[in-house]
Amino acid sequence: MEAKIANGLLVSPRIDSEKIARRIGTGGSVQFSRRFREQDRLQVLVSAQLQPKTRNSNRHKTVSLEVSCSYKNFPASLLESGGFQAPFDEARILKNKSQEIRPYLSGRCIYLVGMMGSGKTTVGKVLSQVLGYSFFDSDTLVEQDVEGTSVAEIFKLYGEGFFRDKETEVLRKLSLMHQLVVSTGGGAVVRPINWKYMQKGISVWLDVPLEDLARRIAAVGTGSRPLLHQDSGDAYTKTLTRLSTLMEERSDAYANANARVSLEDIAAKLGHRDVSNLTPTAIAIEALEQIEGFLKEENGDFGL
Ligand SMILES: Nc1ncnc2c1ncn2[C@@H]1O[C@H](COP(=O)(O)OP(=O)(O)OP(=O)(O)O)[C@@H](O)[C@H]1O
Ligand SMILES: O=C(O)C1=C[C@@H](O)[C@@H](O)[C@H](O)C1
Repeated sequence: MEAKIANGLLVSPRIDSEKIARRIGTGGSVQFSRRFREQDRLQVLVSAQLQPKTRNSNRHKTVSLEVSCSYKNFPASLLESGGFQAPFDEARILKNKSQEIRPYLSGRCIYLVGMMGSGKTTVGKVLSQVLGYSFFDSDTLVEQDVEGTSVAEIFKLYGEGFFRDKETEVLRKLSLMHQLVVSTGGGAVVRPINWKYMQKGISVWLDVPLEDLARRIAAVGTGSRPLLHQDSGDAYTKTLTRLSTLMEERSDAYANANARVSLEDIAAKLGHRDVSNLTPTAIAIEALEQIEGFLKEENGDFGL
């Protein structure tokens, strides 16, 4: 039997129905619990209802099982939030962490870098909110600068070089400001001049497995992403191939960032089997932890 728990964690409690039968005879119910990973207080409760034997079921007794799961005393029903709502504990951890490190940021901007679809906008908004910073998306600022023309149209009408110049100009202007979280364009890392501007703040690389990026991007379509767009063929496979090529060209550039947030590392820490159920809040917490690590390295341990 496999029970699906909020956040995609899977447990497989093994149940010895014979033992249940011996204890409760031919009817009634029994409850028992297993504790997984004690420190996380993940609890699985299994209630078993034995059906009395019928003429047709003389070899097997029927056991109907109800499984309920809780995590840190929150029932699974609450945790299965749908969308991106953070479980209460995550929100509290995020708030505490942001309050801890905010004074040490000294108002410096946070630049999120990473491949298309890596969640820079989604996570950036969470970070800006909790830090009380303003949020900007550099692609949106370029679009506004070209009279509301979309990035895809800018590529088509004026070419990539024109877009890159605009992007650099946007980053230059942002570098004069404070208390911003900036979601940068996926290719902003390739121009060294852009790093000169981003180094005024703290840069954070959202490192997401390419398969997950391809899945996310294929789900919404490639229309708004000119470097990935294709008119035909399997969207997932084509996107993955293209992302792999771009990643080969860019991985060293992304690694220039002051801090790296690896979704695979977060999933491993939280005991998730893959990264697809990590909430933006969990990712934002890791971003703040990595920023904290960078600040400590930069200034020596500041007593946290
Ligand atoms: N943690 C997450 N888990 C699953 N899907 C996510 C997660 N974060 C973002 N997404 C989804 O991935 C897609 C891309 O997210 P988002 O726009 O935040 O990325 P981005 O890095 O800003 O992309 P781009 O640079 O292409 O604008 C969106 O559809 C978003 O809902
Ligand atoms: O990875 C890239 O090169 C790009 C990413 C997007 O954010 C946009 O900046 C544009 O589509 C180019």
